[in-house]
Amino acid sequence: MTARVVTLTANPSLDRTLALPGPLVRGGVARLAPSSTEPGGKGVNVARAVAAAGGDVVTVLPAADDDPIVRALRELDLPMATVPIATPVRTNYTLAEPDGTTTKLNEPGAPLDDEARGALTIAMHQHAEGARWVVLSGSLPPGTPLDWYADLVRSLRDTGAKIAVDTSEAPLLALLDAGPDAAPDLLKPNSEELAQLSGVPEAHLTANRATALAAVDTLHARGVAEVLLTLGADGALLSGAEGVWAATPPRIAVRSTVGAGDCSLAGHLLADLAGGGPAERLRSAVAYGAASASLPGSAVPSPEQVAALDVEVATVRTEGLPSSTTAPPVTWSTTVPAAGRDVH
Ligand SMILES: O=P(O)(O)OC[C@@]1(O)O[C@H](CO)[C@@H](O)[C@@H]1O
Repeated sequence: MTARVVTLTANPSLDRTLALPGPLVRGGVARLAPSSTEPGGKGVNVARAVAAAGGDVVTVLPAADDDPIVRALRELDLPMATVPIATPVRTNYTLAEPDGTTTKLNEPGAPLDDEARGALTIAMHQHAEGARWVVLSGSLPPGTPLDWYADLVRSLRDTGAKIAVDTSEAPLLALLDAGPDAAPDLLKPNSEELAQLSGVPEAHLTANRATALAAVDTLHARGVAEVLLTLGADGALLSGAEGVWAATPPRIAVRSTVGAGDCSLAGHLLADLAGGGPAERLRSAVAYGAASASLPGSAVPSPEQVAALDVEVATVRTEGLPSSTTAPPVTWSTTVPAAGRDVH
């Protein structure tokens, strides 16, 4: 087995960041500073962060050879495997306000037909053979069956690679409903996604750690081995067979939270590739996420920018996972939620 990471971005994007001169005024006219465009989509961002740290990575995506995203990825020298499609890759917009508030406007994306989906599945199998990690990230494009991620998790098991998933809404619910044989080794929800999965309001999850951990335990009960719950300005939790750890992020000036969750996932994988235990994986995840949030647009941090940040990690518990019958009930909190969360 090599230390390779293979990412799939079924719905890639060109991320266009529009830097607003002040707070967004609905119905007004904003005079923008010059805008920037970067190749994006969650799996592409994970791959860019792994590559920036010198990791062995391949990113798999649907895009025509002359699509601007392919040209941009070539310029970055990012190893990639593309499946040609007729429709151009979507453009997603970020409205970036000077105080770091980001508003995302995501297009639906280029439809993926059965043939393209089949070709992506084959490409994933080819590259995942012998790899350490496979990452399935982001939304599914129009025309994709919602249970495709579940199918991929089941079939990619044969490659021997560990499987991480970061998605939201219907594809996330379909994955967790597909049964324990489709459960990934690592799931990276944020508080909004954990709320979608657990039915517990997001404000309760961010306000009370016991509530968040009870909701995380319901994911373990459905077969997910390790959960990296990112909570934006409130840090992150890592929960798995060895126990639960909580991290407090460093103080940073937030410039853009776009891609911070992807960089957190990359930080976890990089620490795992280096042989790090759970506390170190969480520390690296939070440092990568914070470093990314301190950069504009969906820029990924260098290892030096990450190393400059201090992250506190505390052990919450060291016993193993609860079984489906012993998962604790969700407890409700009336505490006011803490501000800040990571945005996709
Ligand atoms: O529409 P999706 O697939 O859910 O998310 C896509 C996206 O918002 O995610 C990345 C940030 O995490 C961006 O590069 C990209 O624009």
